[in-house]
Amino acid sequence: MRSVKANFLVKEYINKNPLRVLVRAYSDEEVIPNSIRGFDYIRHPRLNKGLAFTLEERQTLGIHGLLASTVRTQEEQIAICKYSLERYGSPLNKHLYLAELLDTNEKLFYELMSTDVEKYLPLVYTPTVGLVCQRFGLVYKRPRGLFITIHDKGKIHQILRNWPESHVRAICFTDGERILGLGDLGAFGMGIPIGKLCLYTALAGVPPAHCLPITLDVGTNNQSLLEDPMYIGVRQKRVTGSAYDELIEEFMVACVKRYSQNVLLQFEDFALANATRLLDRYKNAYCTFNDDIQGTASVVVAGMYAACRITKKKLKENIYLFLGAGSAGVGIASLLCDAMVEEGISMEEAIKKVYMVDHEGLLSTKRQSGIPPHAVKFGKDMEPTKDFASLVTSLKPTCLVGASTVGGAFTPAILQQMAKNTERPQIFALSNPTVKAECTPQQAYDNTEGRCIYASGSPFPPTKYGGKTYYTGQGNNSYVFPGIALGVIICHARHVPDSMFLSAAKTLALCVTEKDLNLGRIYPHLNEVRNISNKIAASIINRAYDEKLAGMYPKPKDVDCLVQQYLYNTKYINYMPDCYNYPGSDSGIKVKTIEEMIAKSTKKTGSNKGCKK
Ligand SMILES: NC(=O)C1=CN([C@@H]2O[C@H](COP(=O)(O)OP(=O)(O)OC[C@H]3O[C@@H](n4cnc5c(N)ncnc54)[C@H](OP(=O)(O)O)[C@@H]3O)[C@@H](O)[C@H]2O)C=CC1
Ligand SMILES: CC(=O)C(=O)O
Ligand SMILES: [Mg+2]
Repeated sequence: MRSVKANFLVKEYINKNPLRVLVRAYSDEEVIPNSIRGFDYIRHPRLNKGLAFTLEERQTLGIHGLLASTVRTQEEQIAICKYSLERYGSPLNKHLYLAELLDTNEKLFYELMSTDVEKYLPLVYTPTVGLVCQRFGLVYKRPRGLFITIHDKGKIHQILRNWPESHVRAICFTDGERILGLGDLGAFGMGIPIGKLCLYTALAGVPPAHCLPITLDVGTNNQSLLEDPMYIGVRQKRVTGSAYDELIEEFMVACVKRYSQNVLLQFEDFALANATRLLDRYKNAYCTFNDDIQGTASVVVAGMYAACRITKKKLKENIYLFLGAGSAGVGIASLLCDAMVEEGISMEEAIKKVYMVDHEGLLSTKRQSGIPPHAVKFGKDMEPTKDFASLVTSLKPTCLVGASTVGGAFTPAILQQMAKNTERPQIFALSNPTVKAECTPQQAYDNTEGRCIYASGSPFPPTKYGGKTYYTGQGNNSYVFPGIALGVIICHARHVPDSMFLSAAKTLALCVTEKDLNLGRIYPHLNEVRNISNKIAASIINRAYDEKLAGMYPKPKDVDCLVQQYLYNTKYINYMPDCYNYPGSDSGIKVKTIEEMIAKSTKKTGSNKGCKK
């Protein structure tokens, strides 16, 4: 317990130092407003430490008595969180537990995530986030981002001022029209920018205070949502045309006005009709990118580079057939062609190696429906066909890419044909969430005699084939967009050109080890993603300087060090200067290990049956 001398020193400190002096001493992202007092330290998720406030802190901050007397370490709290989380059965309930943790104790949430990214990522991201969006009316509790509606025209800057953080460096925004492969979810799409920005912090270390999720609510064409009493968005059909474009324009201008010209604006889950069009309009005028087009391209090309080490072929020695010629498909195909050009062939030759199929069939110059403008360059002078399986036979692709939203589209017959086309067929089943995957890893291995190289957009459990267990990787843009954003934010990049996405792809591919390849994955283990994001960020910063796009001069001598200095720290802030922290201010109950602590506690409180939600 605390000594008399310690008590005296704390009192003396408080007398000499008004609270506002005490609380100002933290890093930029952790500046605490002077208005914060007493109970606010517990109420504010950014400041709260739960039972980890020391006795001195409790007395100094005016929260003594508001907490039970025990003082816990963050490590102990993590163990309790893990234990509590395990008791929830369904992924949605686990998600709700985690969301509540984030709403009450931010550092504890991110520290928990960092202990096992592979385990917790599916709960805050795909596939669970798809379910969260579908049930967003039930899940929605407190503001975790801004809703800007079509009726807010002329007031967007004012609305941005209502967001309580003034140092926002990155905004992820959607209009909710193409949420994963689930279609138009309108304002329920808010789960996506929240989830994506959560990954900025969890996977790359961008401070949460620098991130702002936004939904542009322009209505929805999803009739069942319009009739759903739980729907929380504007109940009208989507606004399109000039009214829509004017909203986007005002939004882009307002973001820059509010948060500076270097604020990063990430387009997410826009429908095809708007995605490429808006990216083309804004990419050279703002610091912006479209994750579904460019981030996806980067991660898939990284996987293709890694696959080259297995096939012993170059990218240009493959034939690629895409099911889905939308944002993701055409984004991947375009970056892939850039990568093949780097291998020494012309763009014309590269494009010849890529065949694409959409709802209307092969992108053929002869088809009646024409080719959508964003995909014209991939049109082939061939007879039109809607028969995807016959193309797998006639074109003999060595790599199949699925970004179609059609679950199960890669049938056993198609996969068996791929096994005939080449020794090591590459199968990318990228559509999300899990039910939309074009095939499962089990189907892919079963129908290719275990010879395929497989990646999916959503995670799958390990797969057994022929006595071997495969740990397939996740071809998901989450491997790259957090690191790219980190680099862009740190060097104040003016734009985010395609070349940065190719740099990120190469950096990611280099992180794939021989062990990964042997286990059946062309991506690194997810628990490595924090380090990988740092490497990607460094590559982005270097490229920004090479291309004279960085907004911070002179170029730092040590880019890796610059990245490290920026990163969010998931460990608790020590609110007391070191000299006022005393040993022995804990509960006095000495427990050897965390597991022992939980075992003791459960023994006393009995079984936990019936506690599951
Ligand atoms: N793994 C990852 O990191 C990522 C995965 N994705 C996933 O990829 C999927 C597609 O996303 P995105 O490209 O943005 O969506 P888009 O809506 O832009 O494109 C979908 C494409 O699929 C085509 N398509 C739809 N149905 C069929 C069909 N029955 N047969 C053939 N083609 C069809 C569409 O054709 P048409 O236009 O003619 O209707 C369109 O070309 C989603 O499920 C998304 O979750 C997206 C981004 C990243
Ligand atoms: C992963 C992603 O961005 C998508 O499925 O839309
Ligand atoms: Mg997306």
